[in-house]
Amino acid sequence: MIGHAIQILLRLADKRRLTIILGLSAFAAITEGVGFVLLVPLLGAIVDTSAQSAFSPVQDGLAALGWQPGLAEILAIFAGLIILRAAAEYARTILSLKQNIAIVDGLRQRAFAALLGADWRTLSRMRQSDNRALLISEVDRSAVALDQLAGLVRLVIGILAIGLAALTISPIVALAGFVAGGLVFALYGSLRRRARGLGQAMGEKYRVIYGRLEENLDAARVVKSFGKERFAEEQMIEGFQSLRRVRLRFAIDNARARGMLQACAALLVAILVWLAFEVWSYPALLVLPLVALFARALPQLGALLDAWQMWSHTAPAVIAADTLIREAEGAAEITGLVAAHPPQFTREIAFENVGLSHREDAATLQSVSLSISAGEFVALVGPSGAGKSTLADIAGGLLSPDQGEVLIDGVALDPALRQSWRRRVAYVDQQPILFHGTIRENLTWADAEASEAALERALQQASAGFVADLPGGLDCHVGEGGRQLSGGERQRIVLARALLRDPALLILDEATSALDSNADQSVARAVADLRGTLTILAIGHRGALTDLAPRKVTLVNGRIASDESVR
Ligand SMILES: Nc1ncnc2c1ncn2[C@@H]1O[C@H](COP(=O)(O)OP(=O)(O)OP(=O)(O)O)[C@@H](O)[C@H]1O
Repeated sequence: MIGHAIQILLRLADKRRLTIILGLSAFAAITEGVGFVLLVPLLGAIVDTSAQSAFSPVQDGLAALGWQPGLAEILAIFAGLIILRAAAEYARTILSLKQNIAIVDGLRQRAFAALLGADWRTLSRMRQSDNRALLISEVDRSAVALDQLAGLVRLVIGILAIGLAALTISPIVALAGFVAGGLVFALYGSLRRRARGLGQAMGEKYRVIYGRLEENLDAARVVKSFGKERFAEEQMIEGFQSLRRVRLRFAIDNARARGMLQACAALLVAILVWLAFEVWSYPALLVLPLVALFARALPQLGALLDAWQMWSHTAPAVIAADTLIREAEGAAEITGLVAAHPPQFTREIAFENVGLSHREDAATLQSVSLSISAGEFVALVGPSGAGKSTLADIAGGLLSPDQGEVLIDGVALDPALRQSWRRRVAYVDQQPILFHGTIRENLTWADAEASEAALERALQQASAGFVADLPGGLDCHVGEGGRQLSGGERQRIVLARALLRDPALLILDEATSALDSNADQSVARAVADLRGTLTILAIGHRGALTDLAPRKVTLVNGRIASDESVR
């Protein structure tokens, strides 16, 4: 799983930038290692213990080169190394940050695009609060995972450079240090596995919390009117508590690991110093740089274990985000060329033996054959669950039938045509969805180029004259989701927005069922007045809208039960 997460991140990374980052990390680590190695000649230059230098390959190497640096030379090299290291660290930090931002933004954008690009059947089955949790918290956790992975690589390079420096000073002590470090790392295996499991659990907890948060906030009116505030609160508390338990368990594991490492480290340094002085009779000239190296390496090892644990904990988020993207991209509807021009629809839209099943065990629509002429106003009625909305989704090009076909002016609505056909269809459903902003912004969302006259005309066609009396008129803010307007007002603005697209087919799916009879009548009259200018398919059980339609098609159990012209 960890390898899979690394593959995903590598796929998203800019390879050139990544190579430069790794090069800079290696350069910074090497300069640090060289600095430590230089401690030996530095101490030699300070205390002049050349007689003891035979122990160290550093002194041997310098002697072989015939270079005996003085104190000033060594200090100048030290200062130069520190400056170079600082410059490399600076460049690496900036580049890493840019890389991280690009990967995380890319992940979020790709997930968002993949979701919106997925076919309607897949998208409508997904739980959108899960998708939101993934897009927000899991992608944020992926950013943490990426930071940890970058830190891991940097720390490994740093520790290797320190190890190399130790090898140069004293191979035997360095090897002993490597073996001890490897043992500590192996001891952490079970903690890392646990961290991974907790990371997965955390993603699931976040999804539950997001789901409950959204459901309860969206349904705030129902929650309050049912007096279920306390129940909702308890649900949330329970969700947060279970998330807290996971986080706490991870923090406890982390603290335990850190404590264990400190104890192991103290023991290790004590044993190595004792061995160096007492068993191998090393001079202080070598032991002091080695102690300095260990003092530097141990916190690095601690940070490495921390980063590894944190990476194991957050890597599942990378996989979860990638899985969502793959699932959505796998259901992408752009499989071939999208037709540049939508069908004209000057004669008729015909359904020929159309069948569709949402579930394997039951057919939603069966052998539906129906023809609607351009300019007709048809009501599609029938009991709940009869398949009316499904048929409307097929007519609007959102769903493709499992059997049969849809023809527009005799041309089959294939995948290439379906998407361009959608540009000629406008939907208005039971939930009038308005965006946070002004009425003008909501209308021009449908057509950014719409002139003032076009906006006025659409409002008038939708019987939305009330807009002129609102403070600011078209520039009146509608509030979140249009809450500052009544249901009927919202619905008329949504209708105006739909008309602004100049659709060939207007689908009204229970568009007035949430309105009182006055608002219902007013919207229905506005729609009836549109007769002849476009084709209207109005779905409903009852109400003025379906009553005004001159033709009524009744759907029962996914089949057409009757098709009658009323007048
Ligand atoms: N995305 C979906 N996944 C699974 N089943 C679905 C989906 N959409 C609809 N269905 C099922 O298909 C059947 C027909 O649903 P549809 O919404 O088309 O009926 P309807 O006639 O519009 O109902 P209503 O009048 O209650 O809105 C129902 O049994 C419904 O549960």
